Amino acid sequence: MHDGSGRIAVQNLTKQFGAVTAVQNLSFTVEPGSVTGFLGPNGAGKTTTLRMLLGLVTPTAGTATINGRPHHQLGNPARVVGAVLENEGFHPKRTARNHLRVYAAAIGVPDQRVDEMLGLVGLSPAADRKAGGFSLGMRQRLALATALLGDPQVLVLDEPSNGLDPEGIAWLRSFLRSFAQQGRTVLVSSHLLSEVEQTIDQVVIVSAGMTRYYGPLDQLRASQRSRVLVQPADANGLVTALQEAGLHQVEPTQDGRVAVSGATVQQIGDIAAKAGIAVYGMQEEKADLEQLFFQLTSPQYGAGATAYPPQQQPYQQQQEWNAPPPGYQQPGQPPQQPYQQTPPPGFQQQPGQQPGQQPGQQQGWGGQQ
Ligand SMILES: Nc1ncnc2c1ncn2[C@@H]1O[C@H](COP(=O)(O)OP(=O)(O)OP(=O)(O)O)[C@@H](O)[C@H]1O
Repeated sequence: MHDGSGRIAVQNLTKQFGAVTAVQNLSFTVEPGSVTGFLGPNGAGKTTTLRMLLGLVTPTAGTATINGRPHHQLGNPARVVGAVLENEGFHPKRTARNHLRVYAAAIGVPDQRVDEMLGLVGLSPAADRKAGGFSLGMRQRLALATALLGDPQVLVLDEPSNGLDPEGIAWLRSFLRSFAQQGRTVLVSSHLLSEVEQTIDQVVIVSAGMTRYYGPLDQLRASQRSRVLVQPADANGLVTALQEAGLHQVEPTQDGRVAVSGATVQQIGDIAAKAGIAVYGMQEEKADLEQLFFQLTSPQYGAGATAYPPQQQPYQQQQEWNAPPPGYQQPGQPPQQPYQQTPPPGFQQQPGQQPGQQPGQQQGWGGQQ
């Protein structure tokens, strides 16, 4: 039997498709009570990993377990883990309600739960429409309703925001958070950090099938270092004055400015004034999380790659002042900072929440697409 912990554990997981190594020695843990983002660029190996976790693809090496067991040993898996995968297939001639009824019967869940789940995901008005005519967003909702039928402890979602309208995305966000606050486990994949940033508290970043970082999102945020760009009358003089004042992360830039890390605008201004060096301007810069994400995943593309969105700074320009965060994993090395083994804050069941009650049942997705 499984251990009932709600923990997902991926250990040294590898999947080889012929000459293609989709996943390479991947290791991470997802604890209950949290929403964990599984992030990486296209082709990073996210879907393959999730499919191995769900018993749909056989690993070449390593293990992927839920509650300490591989998927095929979970007994009634729909009661343990619900999943929404990409390109979910529905019988096109079957109505949403009938689709759910067939599935409910297969897993031994009463029909009443079908209508509850349709209401939960905002599909009640479309319950008797055929799934073949559904929009992408409606299919995502139907897939989520299917995943939730068995009242699972663990939810695994592959790019669930695809096709959802802004209202649907906001609803999904609050649903996942309240689901996790009940002490359940959520693993959600995305290729866009910005898409899940407000939802997740833990993050696993992969590229080229390998873990680049895993740990709390707050820790990743805290690792972002800001720098101040100073425009002085005498750049060499300012560098010397700053170094004499004990600042060591000081570098002249090619355009005659001085880049300073580890000091405030006020400290730099005071040191310049004391040294009698005129300062014509100062600009504080902070790398955003998205840039850090590109930096962490850039090994998949190599130097000079075109995979960055045009508005992003290339990795090389960021690298000089944006050191890898504490959980950064060098390719081929084990993670520096393993995922915390203790449940994070918010693990407790919400006050007034009945065991087994679905979070946010009164809520809906609002307008239909
Ligand atoms: N059945 C398969 N046969 C051969 N190669 C595969 C198969 N499934 C995946 N791959 C390859 O494995 C690599 C990882 O693919 P995967 O779909 O897991 O990435 P992903 O991170 O989910 O990407 P995306 O964000 O685009 O969905 C890719 O190079 C892909 O072409």
